Amino acid sequence: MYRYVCKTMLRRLFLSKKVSYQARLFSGNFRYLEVLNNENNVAIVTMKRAPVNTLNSELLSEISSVLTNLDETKCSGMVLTSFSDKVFSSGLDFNEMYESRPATIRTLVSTILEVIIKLYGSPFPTVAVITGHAPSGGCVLSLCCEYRIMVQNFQIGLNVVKLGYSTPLSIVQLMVNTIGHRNAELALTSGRLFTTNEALRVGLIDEIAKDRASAFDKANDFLNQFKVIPPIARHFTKQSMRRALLQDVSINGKIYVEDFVSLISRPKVQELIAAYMANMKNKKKNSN
Ligand SMILES: CC/C=C\CC/C=C/CC(=O)SCCNC(=O)CCNC(=O)[C@H](O)C(C)(C)COP(=O)(O)OP(=O)(O)OC[C@H]1O[C@@H](n2cnc3c(N)ncnc32)[C@H](O)[C@@H]1OP(=O)(O)O
Repeated sequence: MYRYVCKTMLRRLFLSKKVSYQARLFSGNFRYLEVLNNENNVAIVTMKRAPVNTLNSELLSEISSVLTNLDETKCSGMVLTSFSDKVFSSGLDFNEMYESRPATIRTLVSTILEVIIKLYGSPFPTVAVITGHAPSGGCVLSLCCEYRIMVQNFQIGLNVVKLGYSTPLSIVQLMVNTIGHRNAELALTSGRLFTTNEALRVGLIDEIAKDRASAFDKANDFLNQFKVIPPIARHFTKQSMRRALLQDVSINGKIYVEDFVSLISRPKVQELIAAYMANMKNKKKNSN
């Protein structure tokens, strides 16, 4: 029954006339992810950690496993998206950063770094279909993809500075590679969240879609262009473009993780995280 509902929903939601569709459930069993392949061997990876796809270690390690599997099975493309029509991902889970043991924070941060390396360096083409807000870690996931399509009227960006910690170097570099040095500096030092329109203007996203279905049409168009490109040539070109960041993270990753763990553990940062979480709860209470 569950399979049937998934297939039917996907057929309705994702598929346009341009892609004939034959869903098959991915071999892995995941708690927070749904992975479906279409007949073009494109994997549609949907994050489904309700309510807002907060990135905890478990969701991140599921994404990491899927990426390994897609690499091994030579998929021809991947679309990363959210089950929600309001939030793509709300970023790293505060519950694993607030009053947590260093080991817990370390696991969280090293798992996101592992995902960054695999997603940013993946041999297959990747698209983020951003169906809602994408702050912080949510923005990072989309930045690791090659192409970003975002639905109207949401916000995206890296607001970590507002939480009292600096943006890790590898993440700064991701942003610089996408929107250029000047725009990245302005955005990161102010923790700016961009509306969908602003994000397009600055180059943080590549296209705007009016809804999920049209975002998927655009994703298919992006992926289809690679049908005539030899995959190996495409892969090596992508690697050349991305080598510097990937090398940096594989050499200095452990240092970045430890720096981030010690930043997060600072009493001042812990206070700010507590205040931020309380503020989210208050906003919710006042809006009800
Ligand atoms: C070396 C490399 C390392 C790291 C690189 C990347 C670093 C990333 C740092 C981060 O990602 S820190 C997380 C930053 N995230 C945010 O600032 C976003 C916070 N959330 C929001 O602004 C909103 O939730 C939203 C705009 C995404 C969605 O708003 P709305 O639809 O109104 O939902 P609620 O705010 O009511 O949230 C529902 C529920 O979820 C809880 N929640 C939301 N975000 C988080 C989170 N990041 N961690 C834990 N919990 C979160 C929120 O408190 C609500 O909980 P209830 O119990 O009240 O239902």
